[in-house]
Amino acid sequence: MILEFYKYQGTGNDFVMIDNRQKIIANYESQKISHLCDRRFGIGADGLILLESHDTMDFKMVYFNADGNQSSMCGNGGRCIVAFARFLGLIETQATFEAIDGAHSANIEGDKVSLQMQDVKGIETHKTHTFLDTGSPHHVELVSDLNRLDVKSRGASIRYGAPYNEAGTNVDFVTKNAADSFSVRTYERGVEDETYSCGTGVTAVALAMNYTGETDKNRIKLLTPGGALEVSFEKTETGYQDIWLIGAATQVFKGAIVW
Ligand SMILES: N[C@H](CCC[C@H](N)C(=O)O)C(=O)O
Repeated sequence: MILEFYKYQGTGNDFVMIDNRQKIIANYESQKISHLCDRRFGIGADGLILLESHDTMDFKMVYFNADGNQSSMCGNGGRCIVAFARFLGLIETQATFEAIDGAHSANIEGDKVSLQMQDVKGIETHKTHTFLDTGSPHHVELVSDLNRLDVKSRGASIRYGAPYNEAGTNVDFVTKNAADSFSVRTYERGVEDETYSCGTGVTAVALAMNYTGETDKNRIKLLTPGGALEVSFEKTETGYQDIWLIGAATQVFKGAIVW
């Protein structure tokens, strides 16, 4: 069967995007999905996203990491699927959709998408790092030599090491530029490599920097190898709410491939 797909990227985090409202992809075969994400034998992407119908919301998002397995929430993928939904004429400037971590609201103007993330509680502070879940788990660590860091090897040893082990975590390395600006490089679980940016990752960094007192701002710019993102939030007694991930999401090309 020939499968029509679109390629999207959100600050360099790239995805194969498929309109699956007719259930063309009926069962989610992880080996075939990881093949589509392979950068040599397939289309190449950090993940694959299916847009499916939903009874009460504009659509449903089903996300797979490049390893072909369904995973936790993808923030950049959430921004890209909103741009895709507008391209398909499903929405105009506002959207509500269901993802693996629940319902999300979003706004889109031009190529800029603002995605509301789930509230965050249960932030763990440790001597060397902060651990929190922003829809996906993140180990956030301040470093001094961000540009020279071997993110793949340092990230993998944290991701596979105790206490995360096989289930793992994403790993975000951070340096502070100013009270409202941090640079971030991320090792992504399920891609098992550095990605150019990670939406739940920069969200985790913004909240962790506020929670540990590195900043008292509640609107923060995050600079990643794939471009700049913004995160805004409101601190509560027990964590954070009204969390928004803001940045560009772009359609790169359309294609067709044997499925
Ligand atoms: N790799 C993540 C999911 C995708 C997160 C990332 N692409 C984002 O933009 O949030 C995980 O398995 O926890």
